Amino acid sequence: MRSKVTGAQRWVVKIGSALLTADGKGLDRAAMGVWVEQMVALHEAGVELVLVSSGAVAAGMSRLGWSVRPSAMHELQAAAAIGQMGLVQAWESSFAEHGRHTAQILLTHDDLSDRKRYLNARSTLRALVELKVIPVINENDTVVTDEIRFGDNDTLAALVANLVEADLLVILTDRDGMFDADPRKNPDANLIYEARADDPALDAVAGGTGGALGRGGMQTKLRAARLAARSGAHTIIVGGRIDRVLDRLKAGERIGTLLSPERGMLAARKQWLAGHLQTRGTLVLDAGAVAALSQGNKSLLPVGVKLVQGSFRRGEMVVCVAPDGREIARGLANYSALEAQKIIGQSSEAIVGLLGYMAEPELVHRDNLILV
Ligand SMILES: Nc1ncnc2c1ncn2[C@@H]1O[C@H](COP(=O)(O)OP(=O)(O)O)[C@@H](O)[C@H]1O
Ligand SMILES: N[C@@H](CCC(=O)OP(=O)(O)O)C(=O)O
Repeated sequence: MRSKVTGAQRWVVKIGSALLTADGKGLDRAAMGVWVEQMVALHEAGVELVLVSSGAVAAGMSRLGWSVRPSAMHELQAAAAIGQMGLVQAWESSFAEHGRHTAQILLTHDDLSDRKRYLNARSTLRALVELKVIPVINENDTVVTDEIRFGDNDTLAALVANLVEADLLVILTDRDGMFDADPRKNPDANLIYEARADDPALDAVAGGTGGALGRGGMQTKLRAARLAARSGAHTIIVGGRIDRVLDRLKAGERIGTLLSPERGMLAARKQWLAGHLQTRGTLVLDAGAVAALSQGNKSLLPVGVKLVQGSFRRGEMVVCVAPDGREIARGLANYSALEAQKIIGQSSEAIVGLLGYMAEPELVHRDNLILV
């Protein structure tokens, strides 16, 4: 019996391209109908639901008669725009058969890394959930560029789980769960039933990338579980084709891989910071600064920084590394890279003399810093 699953009140369910599109032959409406029936049953049992649905590119490819995923960005974006129509139509009509409405939400990484937009997205999602509508979320593929993309919907789903403070993230995929080796290459691989999301041994088993249609593979699912764990959510990676999969999870059956959060929950602001996946530069710290940051709850002062790499503006995310290159923390810089170069190694009192003004005495304030 998995009490953390049976007792979960708010679920984010993520369904990958590989599952939704019946191996490239268009949307698998029958399978979608079966998941919808189960999601409606969960809803009736009082579970709050948010759906993250991939499949726009794959559905668009099938509408266009393309059998090979294009590599050109504009073709992918065109396919996504075409496919997203079919995708939301299919979800809406399927939920409507049970008297439920859906709402489309398309997000980019930028939407969640900007604090204001993040808070807006959060209140809209909360309102939808309260209205008993099922939000159907996908990446806004038409407008994304490499810099502002999540890249895969596993990550998007995890950030949504943080956003709505879900108890459970269910990642439905084309395998029965996470195996101790890639089952495509190792037919004898065994399913991992339970693990801690932060277990470093999992990195080795989740090595491979996605299938022909999906993007992420197990690696992004593992990363998603770790991100979701930051807001205290459990993650289940499970086969979407398993008979009555969601009903059986709700009933506490031991199917799929359950990845549990281990550390305490991060405060909401720190979760938001942790969701910034794109960093713009690196600060190489001296040993004293490494020791200070590692104690926790300390700001990074310019005096403890030896080197500035990359080009970032004030307010952008930078990585803080030890002299040996080990990542210690990441946080939002109070100064641009050019300014930082002028003030590193100096005491904070010297900042006004060096720059002609002082924004903040810290290079990265502790409220904007998360330890890695
Ligand atoms: N350790 C592992 N356990 C299970 N699947 C794995 C593992 N390593 C790699 N994979 C591959 O990840 C694939 C699922 O990821 P992906 O194709 O991105 O699907 P989705 O569209 O559901 O996100 C599986 O088909 C599998 O071949
Ligand atoms: N936004 C893309 C999905 C990205 C992707 O491939 O995700 P996934 O299949 O979940 O690994 C789409 O709708 O096609």
